[in-house]
Amino acid sequence: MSERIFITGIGTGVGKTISAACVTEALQADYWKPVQTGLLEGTDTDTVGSLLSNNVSVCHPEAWLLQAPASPHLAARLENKNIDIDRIVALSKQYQPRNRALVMEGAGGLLVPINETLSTLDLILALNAKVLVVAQNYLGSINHAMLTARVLQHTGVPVIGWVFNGDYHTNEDDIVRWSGYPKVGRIPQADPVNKAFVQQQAQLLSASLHTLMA
Ligand SMILES: Nc1ncnc2c1ncn2[C@@H]1O[C@H](COP(=O)(O)OP(=O)(O)OP(=O)(O)O)[C@@H](O)[C@H]1O
Ligand SMILES: C[C@H](N)[C@H](N)CCCCCC(=O)O
Ligand SMILES: [Mg+2]
Repeated sequence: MSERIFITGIGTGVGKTISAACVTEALQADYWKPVQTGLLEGTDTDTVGSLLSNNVSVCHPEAWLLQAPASPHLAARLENKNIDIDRIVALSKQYQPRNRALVMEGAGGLLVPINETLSTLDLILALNAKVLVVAQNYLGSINHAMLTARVLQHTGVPVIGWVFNGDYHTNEDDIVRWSGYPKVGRIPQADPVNKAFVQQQAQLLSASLHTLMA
């Protein structure tokens, strides 16, 4: 399946990268982080690449690598650069495998500005991608998840479902019920996060991913 999947989250630091690694491994997809901000602690692309075991997936190079650990629009402004959505869309077509999925990861959450006028949501629409939303489990995640869900519903973006991150929390059930989006699965707290963990989670996610993307 040459699906285009965009992984967003209910915020930053919620587990998009670890989820992207598990989904990429489950689908033997390619991975791409079009815009990486903050380089001091390494990149999401390097993290995903270090967590994959299959010999099919390709991690494509970022279109923008920006120094500041900030929103893409701000990190680009600080370097006098402009992030061009048309270039991202063109590259996505170049990177899209013919018979496998392309998993793309955003920076932060759904309404993070990509440049001075367009948001991550505008990028998702331009990419014509289906969305997976990562929701970390914490007190307060219902509100953050529902804000994201309402915007996605309002704009009609096709949503595959939720990937919950962390040990089980009843918020998962409320978020599924109130949003109407299905649960793809949950990635438990890992110690450590390594290839074996990602392989195990990929196997657990695989069936529901294939069912919900059919
Ligand atoms: N289930 C988990 N088990 C253990 N560590 C986790 C888990 N989920 C996330 N982490 C850790 O929490 C930190 C943030 O997770 P991650 O980088 O996946 O967030 P993110 O949503 O991709 O952030 P960004 O918006 O910067 O891309 C990382 O150090 C990651 O290893
Ligand atoms: C620096 C780190 N890589 C994050 N992906 C950047 C997240 C930007 C969030 C912007 C915001 O919502 O305030
Ligand atoms: Mg990330």
